[in-house]
Amino acid sequence: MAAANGDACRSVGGVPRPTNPMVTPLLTDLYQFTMAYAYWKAGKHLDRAVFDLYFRKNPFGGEFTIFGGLEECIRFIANFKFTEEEIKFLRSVMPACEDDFFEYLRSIDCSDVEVYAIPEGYAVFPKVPLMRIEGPVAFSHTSRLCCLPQVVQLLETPFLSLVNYASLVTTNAARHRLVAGKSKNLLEFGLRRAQGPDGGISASRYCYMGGFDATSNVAAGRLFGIPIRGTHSHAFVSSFMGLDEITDKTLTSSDGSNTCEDFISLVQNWLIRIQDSSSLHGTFGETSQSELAAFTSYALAFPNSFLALVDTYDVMRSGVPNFCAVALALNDMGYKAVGIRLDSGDLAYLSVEARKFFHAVEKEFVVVGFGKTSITASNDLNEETIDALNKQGHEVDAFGIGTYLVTCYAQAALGCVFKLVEINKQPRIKLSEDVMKVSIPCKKKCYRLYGKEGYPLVDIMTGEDEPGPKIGERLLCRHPFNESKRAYVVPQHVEELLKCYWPGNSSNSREELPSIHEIRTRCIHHLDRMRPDHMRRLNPTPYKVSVSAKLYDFIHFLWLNEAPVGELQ
Ligand SMILES: Nc1ncnc2c1ncn2[C@@H]1O[C@H](COP(=O)(O)OP(=O)(O)OP(=O)(O)O)[C@@H](O)[C@H]1O
Ligand SMILES: O=P(O)(O)OC[C@H]1O[C@H](OP(=O)(O)OP(=O)(O)O)[C@H](O)[C@@H]1O
Ligand SMILES: O=C(O)c1cccnc1
Ligand SMILES: [Mg+2]
Repeated sequence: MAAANGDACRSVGGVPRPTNPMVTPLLTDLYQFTMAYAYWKAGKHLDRAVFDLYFRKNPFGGEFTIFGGLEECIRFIANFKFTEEEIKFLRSVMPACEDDFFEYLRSIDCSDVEVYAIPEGYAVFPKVPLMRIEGPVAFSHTSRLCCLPQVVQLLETPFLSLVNYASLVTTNAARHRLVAGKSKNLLEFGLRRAQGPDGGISASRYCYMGGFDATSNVAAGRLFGIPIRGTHSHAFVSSFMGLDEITDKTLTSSDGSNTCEDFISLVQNWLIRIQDSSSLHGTFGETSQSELAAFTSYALAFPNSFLALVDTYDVMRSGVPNFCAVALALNDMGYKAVGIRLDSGDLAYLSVEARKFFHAVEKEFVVVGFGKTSITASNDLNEETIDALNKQGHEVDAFGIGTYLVTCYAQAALGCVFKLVEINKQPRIKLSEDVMKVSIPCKKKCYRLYGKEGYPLVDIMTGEDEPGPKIGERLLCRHPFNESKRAYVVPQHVEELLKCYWPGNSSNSREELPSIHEIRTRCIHHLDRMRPDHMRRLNPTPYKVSVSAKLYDFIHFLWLNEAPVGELQ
């Protein structure tokens, strides 16, 4: 992704700095540094630590998640280096720590770290690592200054912070896309309601990734190259008192061939014609002249993209007829009005009534295409309201969505975690009373297996050294924790999910970071490719996540090994 501030933010290796300058090695929890110090004091020169970043439950009561935030993680590690000011500050925070520890911190970067990840924009599922982060090989050069596994530990909080909201809001956007349908225009209007400026910028970026068409957020448009769109507000409409406030009434036709000296009169004439027309007669009386003035002046300013907010006074008795008068006057001058925005009331009913009005105007005045004038709806929209509108029948072409989308009102957070799965080549497991919270040990490989109909059937995790699944070869897929749940799968296509995004010192080649537009296309493609019952809103079928028979046996062997045996008295 090319950030608009371009070369200034490029670092060594060509990976730009994190988009948000607040994302530095200090953007973490204090305990990461205290643990780092304790590791360092203990002189734990361990070979290698492997962490998995994954979530346990899909958000919004759904059965899928879209992975977002990877590029920012890669930008973070590519530029991971403490500045002198940061070291100085850490010294003041941890005055009891030895000087050599800060020397060590000063020396570290992520050149020895390896990151494997599922590509951004993919549909992802619980327990399957979105990222596998492998710590540096130890026993390097000088004893205490060598790279220690705590470098990887230091990535926990920033990675989770970069992935959790990104994936949550991308998923939310994707869910809004699914319920709205492919043909609708989806506009993200959330900046004013988002969790602060950085929440707003991230929301605009990841909503676009999740399938929105545009944002009203100008800064996000500049930073990420997202299309920017907008209408106008009620304040603009109510700021006008009457038509006499408009001083420059001239409008030149779209082809430049003639100039209308009094566009206001043209609009007024059209309003009278609409009022008198046989099909529309009696549907409205006097319209608001201040609203008419607002619409007319907006049209004079933007004759090529005139869109009017029609609910300031009364949608059907004022807003829509006023809009049509201005749109027809524009039509005389060779311009095509874009449409209206509804921001209150019964959006299904009003959109249907407005559409009828547009069709009547098309028929009455023979203006081809007028019936198709675009209708945008906004006002506290979310998945449920859009679903309700669909069920009732509506004529909305575009949805402007803010609060519920960007704040992820239906679910506050995605619970991604960062868990140690192997250290010093020793697989580690985290046990819990709650089976959901038991981690899957070992450095793993992950595959998506596709069935005959082209749908993904199951994700399977295997040990790193196991041979991968093969096309046409029957394979036992086991639920990681439930003994009775297992199935044979004969994959028609096998996709290895974890790809190398940061090779560290290994000889693997690094995956390119695709543009935001490519990720968006990938996301839409993924939503299309999933079996519909996994994606439906009501009682979706869980997608199967499994482990190989060998990994299953190993998990349970380790579990028994690690869990203390109780004693009954
Ligand atoms: N046909 C419909 N079916 C279901 N929900 C709808 C329908 N039309 C509108 N809504 C939703 O109903 C809610 C209406 O909210 P509310 O009554 O607070 O707004 P309003 O009075 O129409 O407008 P304002 O924002 O000016 O107060 C919004 O969340 C809106 O998205
Ligand atoms: O409703 P949302 O999904 O958050 O979409 C954004 C809202 O922001 C604007 O309203 P405004 O800030 O003028 O406030 P109001 O409509 O709530 O009064 C706009 O008219 C939408 O109603
Ligand atoms: O352009 C709009 O219509 C808009 C932008 C932000 C919030 N509400 C509406
Ligand atoms: Mg509103």
